[in-house]
Amino acid sequence: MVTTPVLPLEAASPAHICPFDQACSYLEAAGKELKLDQGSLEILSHPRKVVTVSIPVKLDNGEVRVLAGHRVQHSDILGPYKGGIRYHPAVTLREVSALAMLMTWKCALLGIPYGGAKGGIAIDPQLYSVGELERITRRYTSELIKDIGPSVDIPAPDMGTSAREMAWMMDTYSVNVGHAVPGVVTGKPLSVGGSLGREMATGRGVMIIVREALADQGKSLAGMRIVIQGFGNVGGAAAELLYKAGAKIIAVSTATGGVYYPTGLDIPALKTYAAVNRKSVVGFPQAAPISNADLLTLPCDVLIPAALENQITEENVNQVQAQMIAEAANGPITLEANQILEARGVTVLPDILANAGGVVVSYLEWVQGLSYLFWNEQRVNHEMEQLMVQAYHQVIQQSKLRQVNLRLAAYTLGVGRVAQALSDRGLYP
Ligand SMILES: NC(=O)C1=CN([C@@H]2O[C@H](COP(=O)(O)OP(=O)(O)OC[C@H]3O[C@@H](n4cnc5c(N)ncnc54)[C@H](O)[C@@H]3O)[C@@H](O)[C@H]2O)C=CC1
Ligand SMILES: O=C(O)CCC(=O)C(=O)O
Repeated sequence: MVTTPVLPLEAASPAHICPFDQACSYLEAAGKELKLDQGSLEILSHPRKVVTVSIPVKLDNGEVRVLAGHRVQHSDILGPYKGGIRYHPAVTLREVSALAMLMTWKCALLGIPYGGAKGGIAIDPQLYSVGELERITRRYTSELIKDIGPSVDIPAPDMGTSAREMAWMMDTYSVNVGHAVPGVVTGKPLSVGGSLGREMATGRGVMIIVREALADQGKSLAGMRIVIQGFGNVGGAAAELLYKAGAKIIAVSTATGGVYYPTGLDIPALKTYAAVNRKSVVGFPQAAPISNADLLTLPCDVLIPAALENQITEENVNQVQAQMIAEAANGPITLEANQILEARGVTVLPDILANAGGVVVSYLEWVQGLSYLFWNEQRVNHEMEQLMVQAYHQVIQQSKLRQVNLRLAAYTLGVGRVAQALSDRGLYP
């Protein structure tokens, strides 16, 4: 049993499923399976550093607001801290801490030399002007200046942020240190050292993992009925690539609601529609409207939650009809729901595997930048695919070897590698 982390974490409300407690439960289960010693488990259950900064921002109307910005650095046992920056109203320190821990296991599972971190600000970016977002991002970066860096902690996009915010972070960091430092962030625009293939990378990784899992069941993507919650960087790219591979994307949603078309949506047309409708798919011609709740329980072959945590819970899991779920989002299925799905024989492709394509191409971007040598898209995609397919087969093998579900298999691989490094480095006090 790990102790309660010594962190300034807000108390979780009883009605709220705490993502950090869930992350610790998965770690504990992996620790038990690996027979990890108490000391290692204790160290790995605590983030190494938690930073919260005040971000004063003058809004366009003259009002001054002070926002809280977090960066949680869970572990740098395997290398520099790595993980995205989230702008979303539901961001809390507990959530960021959980996501930072997931990054540690994800990087270890994929065999890339990084630790884990995550950052976030509790804002709805849709409610701020571009100028306000730029001021917020620049001040947040300035406040974190001593905590980030190309060999210390390398942020990247997550929900609510994109290449645009990464360019602002890179510029602010560079101005503060007095010279250009492209390697301080990944997911940058190509103009400042970004990598070809990064924008589509997380969605491409999801497509690859679903394709491999279907192939193991003697199926192919062609004709599969797929439902996707979230149509942003990850959900949008996954939809596009799965559509190109011949799958039928029968329903898609964003925060404002979804659309359903049982014979398969025209994804290129839907992307164009969302681009001119404030990123919403609501009102797309011909398709029927559907709520986010109903979308999750549609009959389909593959369900891809690509938005928020805790979407499939004890409340709705028994209505979920998909036989395969690929966690494109981080933590979309609760622990209890996961157990019920496992008992029902549903294939759950866990987040730290299914959505790792993004951080893999972030790593490839960082490597290209550090070596001042840039690759074509084909090479980036090929390198990423190799790492994803290798990790998939390792997880399947581990699952068979230990007779555990795919999540526990992925966790035992990730946690096991970090614990081994911890032991080899001799970090015990
Ligand atoms: N961007 C990346 O490279 C990576 C992202 N992820 C994870 O993927 C998930 C999505 O991230 P992105 O696509 O980058 O974010 P995004 O901000 O580009 O898109 C998020 C999408 O989810 C929708 N959404 C928000 N709240 C919703 C709700 N309550 N119900 C339904 N849809 C809702 C939004 O409308 C939008 O379509 C997150 O869990 C993130 O941590 C994981 C790995 C890498
Ligand atoms: O690309 C990265 O460095 C991190 C992506 C991320 O935040 C994630 O995988 O959840």
